[in-house]
Order: sequence, then C-alpha cells, then structure tokens
Amino acid sequence: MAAVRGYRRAAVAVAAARPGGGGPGRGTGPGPGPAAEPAPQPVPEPAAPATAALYVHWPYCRKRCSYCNFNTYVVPAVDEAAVRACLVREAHTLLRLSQVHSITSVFFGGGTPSLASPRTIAAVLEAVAGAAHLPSSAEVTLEANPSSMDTSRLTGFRAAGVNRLSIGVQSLDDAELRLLGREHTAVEAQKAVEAARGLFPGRTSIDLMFGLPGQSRDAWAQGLEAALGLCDDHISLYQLTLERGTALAAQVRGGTLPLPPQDLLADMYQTAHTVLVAAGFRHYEVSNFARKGALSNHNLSYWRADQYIGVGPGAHGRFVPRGEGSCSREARVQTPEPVAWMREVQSQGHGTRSRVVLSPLEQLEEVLTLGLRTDEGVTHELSLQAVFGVPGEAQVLQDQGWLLLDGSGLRCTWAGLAVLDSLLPDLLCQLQRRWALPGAHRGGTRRGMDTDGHSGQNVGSVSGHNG
Ligand SMILES: C[S@@+](CC[C@H](N)C(=O)[O-])C[C@H]1O[C@@H](n2cnc3c(N)ncnc32)[C@H](O)[C@@H]1O
Ligand SMILES: C[S@@+](CC[C@H](N)C(=O)[O-])C[C@H]1O[C@@H](n2cnc3c(N)ncnc32)[C@H](O)[C@@H]1O
Ligand code: SF4
Repeated sequence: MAAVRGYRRAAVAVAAARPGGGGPGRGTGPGPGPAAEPAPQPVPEPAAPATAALYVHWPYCRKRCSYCNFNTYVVPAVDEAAVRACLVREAHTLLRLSQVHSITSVFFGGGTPSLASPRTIAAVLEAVAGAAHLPSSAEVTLEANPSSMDTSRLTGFRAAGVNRLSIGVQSLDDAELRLLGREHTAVEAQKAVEAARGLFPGRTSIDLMFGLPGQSRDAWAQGLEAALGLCDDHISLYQLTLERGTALAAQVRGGTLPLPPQDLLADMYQTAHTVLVAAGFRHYEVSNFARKGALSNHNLSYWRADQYIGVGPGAHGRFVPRGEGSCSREARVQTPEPVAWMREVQSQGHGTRSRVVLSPLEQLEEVLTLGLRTDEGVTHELSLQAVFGVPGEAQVLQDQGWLLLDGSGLRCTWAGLAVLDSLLPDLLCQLQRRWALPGAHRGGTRRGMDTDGHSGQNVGSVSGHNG
C-alpha cells in the first residue's frame, strides 16, 4: 500500500541495526490470539470530517539531480498555460468528488514548483478557494530550489497566497553540492534562505541531506553548524537513499564512490538530534525538527492519516469520494507522466490512474506506521491497550526500551524512532493477529475513515466523476 513516496523514503532515514540480534519473534500474519484475551473493540466514531489537506504536484525540474528519482521531468519547454488549466480543472473535479467543505493546508511540491509562475500558483489557489473554504490561516507551502527563487518571484508567490517556503538546500558544501548534481553553490543557497526568511519569517524550512558518499562525521557536524547559523524554525533532514536508476546509485554500485557505514549513519543522526534539540528544536518526526511551534501542518496531516487530495501528475491522495455516494476511504494515484495526465484531465476532468478502497485493517496499518513516525505517536483511533497492551511483540519492544504505551497513547522512545523501520514488522504482525479476533470489526474504525468492509480491492475504472 503505497503512501506518499517522499515520506516512505524518510521512513528508512535511519536504518541503524537494532541491537540484541534477532529481537522478538516474528508472527506469521493474521491468526487466532489467546482465547482468554478480549478482542480490540474499535470505537464507533461520527462521520468523516469534511476537511482535507491538498497536495499539488509540479512535475518539472531544470536538471535532474544525481540522487533523485521523484516524479519529475526535464523538458525543453513547458506549456505552462495548459498545465495551469489542467491543475485547476483537476482540483475542481477532485474537490467536488470529495465534497470537503474546508481545505486545511495546501502543499505545492515536485519537481520544482518554484519554476512555475506565481500566476499558476494563484490560479490553483483561487480554484481551491472557489470550490471549498480555504481559511486565510491555512498553511500554503511551496517547495523552492535555490536556483529558481529570486526575490521578485518570491514576492509573487507570497502575493499569490503562499505563506511557507520549503527550500532544497541539501548541503552547504560546494563539493557535496557538485556531487549531488545541484545547480547552485552554498553561497547561493545561503542567499536564497536569507531572502526567503525576509519574506516568510518563521515559515521558511530547509531540506538537508546526510550520509553522502565520502561524508565524514566532522564534515556533517560542520554542515549542521552552518545550517543552524542560517536556518529559520524548521529543518528536514533526509538520509541519502540510493535510488535505483540514479547517477549516484550507478557510481556507488560501480565502486567509484563509497557510502558511509551504518554505524556512522546512526552516529550522524544522533549528532543531528543532539545538536538541534540543544538549539531549541523539537524532533517531532523521524526526519523533521521545528522550534517555536513551526511544525509543518500539511505533513502532520499525512502522519495523522487525515484525508488529503492529490492533484497533478503522480500525486497521491487518501479520501472518501462522497460525491459518488461512497463512504470508503480510497488510496488514489494520478497518472505520473505529464502529457498523458494532461490528456486525461482535458478529456475527463481528472487523471486518476488508480484507486483502491482501503480495508479497515489497512487503514489501521497506515495509522500505526505513519503515527509512530511522530513524537506524539498514535493517540487515538483504536483501542491501543486491547491491541498492544497484551503479551506479544509490543510488550517485548517496550521491555527493550524502543516503545512506550501509556495513558496518552503508543509512541517510540528517541532510541526507537531511530530504528522505527525495524520495529514496524513486529507491530504490524501483532495488529494483524489481534484484528483477526472475533468481534474486532464491529463499529467504525477511526474518525474520518468510514468503512463498508471492503478489503483493498482495486476499483480500477475511474469514470463517473468527470469534471
Ligand atoms: C522532491 S524534492 C523537492 C525540492 C526541490 N526540487 C529541490 O530539490 O530544491 C524534496 C526533497 O527530497 C529530498 N530527497 C530527494 N531525493 C532524495 C534521496 N534520494 N535521498 C534522500 N532525500 C532525497 C531532498 O532533500 C529534497 O529537497
Ligand atoms: C520530501 S517532502 C519535503 C517536505 C519538506 N521537507 C517540508 O517540510 O515541507 C516533499 C515531496 O514529497 C512528495 N510528496 C509530498 N506529498 C505528496 C503527495 N500527496 N503525492 C505525491 N508526492 C508527494 C513530493 O515529491 C514533494 O516534493
Ligand atoms: S531534488 Fe528537487 S531539483 Fe533535484 S531532481 Fe529532485 S525534484 Fe528536481
């Protein structure tokens, strides 16, 4: 079940081995639990709130970076008027289909949406505000590349309604930036962040990468110090993932570039946690740090498994298509290739490539895998004590110091957050086993996720909601 790709990537941010060897025994999937234990009783909740976050994908970049395999295209010329018209039309269609009354946040990601003109960003926001309520306080983020963000463009984005900027700094070392295939220098990135902070004070975030080929502990510590001197109140730290098909992966696999060993990667992550927490940042998610309350509302919607609508090539969404009379939450993906996507939007109002109804168990699995990425953990949604408060994998993980279950919910310890990926299979096994108990399916599953009991079938055809 694919969640938003960028966030799955961050889930493997730190794969430091869990000490203690094999760890708790792995279950073998759904099966009966001990007869004497009560089955988890999901609490029936009111109907889904008519709110959603909205993601908008701009699928173009000027040049592909050596490490990146996001859904992005380098083309000689973009027909921006056509792309704009399609983004507007698809936003209309999907908003009507979802029947949400209010949009809680908008995120323009990519690709490089700072290459779009402010006019395009304004047109999409006007369409959203025309089809649903878009409160003036809603977070509206635009991802920006330091190579395409001069002050006049930034001013235009702000006038269009953007109120948060996420800048791909990646590194503040020129040699590292060259290795990453970036078009900007460290000084240019610094100037870009300073300009952005002037226009979006308190709401400028930077992306940094670590675990680069040849990167030493000292080089990373220096990079962090430089970033701390420059940053505003939000930092995202991504451990380099070697993506198949990228230039960097070919170089590493060909033996021309070395990757830092696992223990050094774990050490880099720990260093970042220590340095940023000492500087007043809250490590609120595996890859994200914020101070002065500057958490990313949009990304929190993903981790809390709220509804979100994805517009644009390759965008993902999770929402209930109430406009069709449905009350099942679906995982949706739009057609990735921009020309094919535009053709579909022009002919049928949307370019939805796939839609899959999520079963109640699949929804709970998402709640767990996404919620545990945050420092607040999973705080509601299901009877946590009934699922995890009984002898089993979760109990062993608690005894080993990776997990906490108490009156405020289930969450990772700091040590557990760093090895989350290695904890999840055990937890999912326990969830699946407990879910299989008689009586576990009564009632609703969680706030905002009605269910008709279907199990993950692909409902393939996407006709019936043309816009
Ligand atoms: C889709 S990019 C958008 C940012 C913008 N296009 C730019 O690069 O300036 C979002 C972020 O994902 C991260 N990212 C992309 N590929 C990655 C990889 N292979 N490993 C780790 N992080 C990656 C980078 O930090 C990047 O800023
Ligand atoms: C890697 S994250 C970086 C977020 C940034 N650090 C911040 O705090 O705002 C953003 C990227 O994830 C991907 N992404 C996010 N939401 C998405 C969605 N709903 N559908 C498809 N891709 C999405 C896009 O490639 C986007 O550029
Ligand atoms: S990292 Fe950003 S600029 Fe580089 S190819 Fe990926 S989306 Fe484009």
